[in-house]
Amino acid sequence: MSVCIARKWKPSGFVRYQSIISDSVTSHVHSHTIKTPVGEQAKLRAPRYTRLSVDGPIECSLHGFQLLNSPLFNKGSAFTVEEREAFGLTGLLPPVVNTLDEQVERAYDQLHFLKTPLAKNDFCTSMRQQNKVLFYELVRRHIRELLPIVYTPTEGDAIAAYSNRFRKPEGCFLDITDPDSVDERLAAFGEAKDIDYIVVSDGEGILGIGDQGVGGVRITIAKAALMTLCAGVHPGRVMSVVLDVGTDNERLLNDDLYMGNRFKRVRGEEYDKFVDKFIQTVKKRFPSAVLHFEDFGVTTARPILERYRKELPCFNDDIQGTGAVVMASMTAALKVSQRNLLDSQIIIYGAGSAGLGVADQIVNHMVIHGSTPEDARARIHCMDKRGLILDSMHKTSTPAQQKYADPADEWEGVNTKSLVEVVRKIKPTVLVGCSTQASAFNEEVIKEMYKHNPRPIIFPLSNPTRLHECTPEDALKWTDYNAMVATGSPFPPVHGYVISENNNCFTFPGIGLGAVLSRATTISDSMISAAVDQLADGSPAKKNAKAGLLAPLEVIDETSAKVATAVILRALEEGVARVEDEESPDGGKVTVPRDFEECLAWVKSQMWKPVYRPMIKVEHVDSIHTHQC
Ligand SMILES: NC(=O)C1=CN([C@@H]2O[C@H](COP(=O)(O)OP(=O)(O)OC[C@H]3O[C@@H](n4cnc5c(N)ncnc54)[C@H](O)[C@@H]3O)[C@@H](O)[C@H]2O)C=CC1
Ligand SMILES: CC(=O)C(=O)O
Ligand SMILES: [Mg+2]
Repeated sequence: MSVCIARKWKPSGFVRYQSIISDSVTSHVHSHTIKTPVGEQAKLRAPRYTRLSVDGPIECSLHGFQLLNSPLFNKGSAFTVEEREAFGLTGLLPPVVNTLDEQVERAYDQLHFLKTPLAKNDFCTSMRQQNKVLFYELVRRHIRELLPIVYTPTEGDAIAAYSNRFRKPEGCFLDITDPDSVDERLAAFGEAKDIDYIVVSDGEGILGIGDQGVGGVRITIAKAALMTLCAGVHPGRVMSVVLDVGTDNERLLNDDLYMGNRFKRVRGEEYDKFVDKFIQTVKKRFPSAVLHFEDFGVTTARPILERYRKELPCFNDDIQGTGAVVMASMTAALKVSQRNLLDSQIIIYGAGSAGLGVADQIVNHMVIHGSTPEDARARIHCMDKRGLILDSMHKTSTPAQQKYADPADEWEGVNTKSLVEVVRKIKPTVLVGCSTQASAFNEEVIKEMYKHNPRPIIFPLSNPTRLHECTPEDALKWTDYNAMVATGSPFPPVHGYVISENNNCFTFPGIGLGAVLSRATTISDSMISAAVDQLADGSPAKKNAKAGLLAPLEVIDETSAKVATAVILRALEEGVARVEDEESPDGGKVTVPRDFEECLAWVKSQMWKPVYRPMIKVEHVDSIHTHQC
């Protein structure tokens, strides 16, 4: 690839390249066009469909310190000699020009001097704020070690300490006391063409550690970062938003340094109106963006999803993302144990957002495989802090819980508050924990389950690690190593058994990327089911029962690309994809390949990669991102 710099620039020698969907997508982040030598025209013009990212040079109008302080464009010591001259950097950098490899090696060495996970999290955060390419390449190369640092469990600790450790703001802060400013606040992040994906949280149900108020902004930043890391969505085209509606967390309310609204959570009509204001503004300002709901509270997560899922392409990660990953690993485990999904008996321990999302996904899947919804629901038994959900509890259960209520008259004389008693009666084949109750799956419970099932499927999903319902080691030990276990946070292998991380990071990036690339009008249940089948199909357990139920983290970008492909193909089949309807500026139409492998290649060609691209100096670029960085 030739490097083009300002001094050699000849306007007549360059062509304009535009995408068909948004005139900003081809230009990476910052301008309408990429100018490239005529000889490279063919390369940049093909393929002619929506692209989130392309190869080739990047235009940039930033100079000197401004450029070094812009994380999307900064290369630090990797700026070439020509770029240093063109961008006024010569005196601002030591003379040696490093490669990205050298920078990654240096950063990784520095990371090793840091003693605690939180200190490493700070280091990574700071790197993301300085140099996105270096951050994503560092984490990509060391993903098994660094994902727990930049995501759960360490990110949970960073969120809990948000106001005390605050250094630099990131994300968009929307304030319930000032609803009229929602558009103005979102406007700082660009216009219609600039944003593909938005993660939003109100901070009430963060990563198993509950209400974290305004600190919840960090989960939206972490999930948005995973969209780039795992699914190649351009880091300049994702957005993180927190809805600051107050907090019920007394520790925060009493902390002088707390940075959010210092009042109890606003609920009811005023809250609903504020959420609606946000959604309607997003629809107008970023009409092609996909919206990802994260870590809302148990009483709001589902109603918000149900209210808006027909209005715009959106999904709730805790409900649907978790449901999908659990269904995929359950499918893989059922294959290993040669059991039929429709014969399963399932206990969901913790019937909140995640637990009921898992239950709904299992029902969807059972129905697709020939069950009636009633039969499917009768195979799922949900417990919450009141014990087993019974139909006699209809006044105190949510409608979503009531769908799974067991008949009270069948449970007379049984202590339905006791998990072991419930296990004794149900004889479950699958036990899922989303309760935040550490050690709830104790020896008595697991051994009771094992008595009735030679290959029990046990998924302790609660985060962070200290809240897991059991450790994989115990579950395996108590079942003579016959249990099939996958967990919510990372665990090392146990006696050669790989423990897959049953985390929604295996599904939401692919679902999100698929929805973005297909320009879906909605994210249907069937698109989520397509994601489940694809993820299950990639399970290493199909060949080796010890190898883990999900594909390894090291290939999560490949996994997400395949999940996205399945989602896109299903969206096209269902007629909810807009990608083929839109015209390019030159009047052409996009045709997405219907063959899986060809579609996969199309998806991969659009995924952003952490590599340095040559930079071209221009006088002016027409984009908000230049200022945002
Ligand atoms: N592995 C993954 O991908 C995911 C894991 N999670 C984890 O799942 C857990 C729950 O998350 P959400 O569903 O969002 O929270 P939530 O607050 O919506 O639900 C928690 C549920 O646990 C129940 N519960 C509390 N104490 C209980 C007890 N003693 N016995 C039985 N049930 C009890 C509550 O009644 C509630 O129904 C968290 O630890 C979260 O980090 C959540 C989403 C994804
Ligand atoms: C993983 C995740 O989304 C959660 O624990 O809330
Ligand atoms: Mg979550």
